[in-house]
Amino acid sequence: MNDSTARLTGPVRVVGAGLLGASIGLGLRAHGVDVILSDASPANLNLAIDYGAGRAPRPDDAPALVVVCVPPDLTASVVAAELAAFPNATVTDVASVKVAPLTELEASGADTSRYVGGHPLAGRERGGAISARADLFIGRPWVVCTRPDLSRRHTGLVESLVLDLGAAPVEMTTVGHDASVALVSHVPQLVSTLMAKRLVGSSEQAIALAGQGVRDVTRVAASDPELWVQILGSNAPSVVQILRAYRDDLDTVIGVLDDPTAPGARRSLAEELAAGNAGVARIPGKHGQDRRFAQLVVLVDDRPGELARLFAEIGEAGVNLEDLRLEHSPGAQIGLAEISVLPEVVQRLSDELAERGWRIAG
Ligand SMILES: NC(=O)C1=CN([C@@H]2O[C@H](COP(=O)(O)OP(=O)(O)OC[C@H]3O[C@@H](n4cnc5c(N)ncnc54)[C@H](O)[C@@H]3O)[C@@H](O)[C@H]2O)C=CC1
Ligand SMILES: O=C(O)C(=O)Cc1ccc(O)cc1
Repeated sequence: MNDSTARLTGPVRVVGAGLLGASIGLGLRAHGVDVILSDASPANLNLAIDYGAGRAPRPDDAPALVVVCVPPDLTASVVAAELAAFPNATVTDVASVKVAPLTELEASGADTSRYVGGHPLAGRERGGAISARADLFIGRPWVVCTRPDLSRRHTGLVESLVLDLGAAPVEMTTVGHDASVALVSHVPQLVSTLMAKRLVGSSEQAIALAGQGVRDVTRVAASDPELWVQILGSNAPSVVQILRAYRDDLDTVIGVLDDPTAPGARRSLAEELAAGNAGVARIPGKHGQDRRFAQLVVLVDDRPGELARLFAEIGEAGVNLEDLRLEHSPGAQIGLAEISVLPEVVQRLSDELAERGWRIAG
C-alpha cells in the first residue's frame, strides 16, 4: 500500500537501476510505492533490488509511469522501447541533456505524445546503485520539459513523481534547459576539471596545504569521465559559447598579471573580482531562496560528541541552523564548523556560544 503522503498511485517502472534509478526507487519505496526495476545488466539489477530500491519485473506489470535512467546516448532508444512496450504509460527520463534525446526520438517515429523529458539537478560523483540515496533529490530543482503538444495529464504525473521525491518541479523547454545547464552544470564541470588537472604532478608540499577553497573548486572534478564525455558532446554549442566568454576573461586576467603595475591593471583586476562577487551573489540559497545567510565558524575539538553538543547548544539558543560545512585543519586535532544562520541572529548566536566556552574563528 502507498502511504497517505504519496501522490503517485500504482506501480512505477524504473529502467536503469544505477545511481539515479536506484535513488528514485529508494525514495518511492519509502512512501510504499510499488517500484519495478529493470536493467540491461542482471548484476546491477540484483544489486539495486538487494538495496531495497524495488522488485524484479513480472509479465503482467502495467505501470502508469516509466522513468528511464540510462546513460544519455541510450536514452532515446530506451524511451522508444518503453513507449512501445507500455502503450498506456507516461514515459519520462532523467538524462542530463534534453534536446538530443527528443530530436532522436522524433526522428525514430516514436509516439512522443506520452514522453515528458525530465532532469533532476542532483547527483553524485560516483554512479551505481551502491551510491544511491533515498534523499538525493530533496530540495533540489527537477526540470520537467514542456512542449505545446504535451497534455497536462502526462506532465502532471511526472510532477507528482518529482514532488513525492521531495524535489521542486521547474517547467522549461528542452532548448531552455540545455542552455541553462550549460551555464550552471556543464561549464562548471569543465572549470573544476581543468583546475584539478593543475594539481596532477604538483609537489606533496603544495597539496598538503589544500584548504576549503581548492576543495570547493575541484569537488565535481571527481565525476565519471564516461558520463561527462556524453553530456558535453551532446550540449557542445551551448557549452562552447560560455567557454569562449570564459576564455576572454581569462585572457584579460593573464594580460593584467603579465604587467600588474601597468596603469589601469589593478582596476581591471578589481573589476573582474567584483564581477565575480556579483555572480556568486545571484546563486540562490537553501530551498531556492534568494536570501543569503550569515556564516559563523566555530572551532570544534576532534572528540566524540563535540559536534552533537554544538548542535544542541545552537538549538538551546533558539536558532535554526540553515546550513553546515565541516573542515578539518591539516595536522590539528580540531575541526572548523561553518554554520549558516539568518543574518539577524548571527551576532546573538556568536555571543551565546562564546559565553558557553566555544571558540569562534570568524
Ligand atoms: N550521475 C549524476 O550525478 C546524474 C546523472 N543524471 C543522468 O542520469 C542518467 C543515469 O546516470 P547514473 O544513474 O549516474 O548512471 P549509472 O551508471 O549509475 O546507471 C546507469 C544504469 O543503466 C543501465 N543501463 C545501461 N544501458 C541500459 C539499457 N539499454 N537498458 C537498461 N538499462 C541500461 C546500466 O547497467 C546502469 O545500471 C544519465 O542519463 C545521466 O545523464 C542526471 C542527474 C545527475
Ligand atoms: O554534484 C553536483 O553538484 C552536481 O551538480 C551533480 C550533477 C551531475 C549531473 C547532472 O546532470 C546533474 C547534477
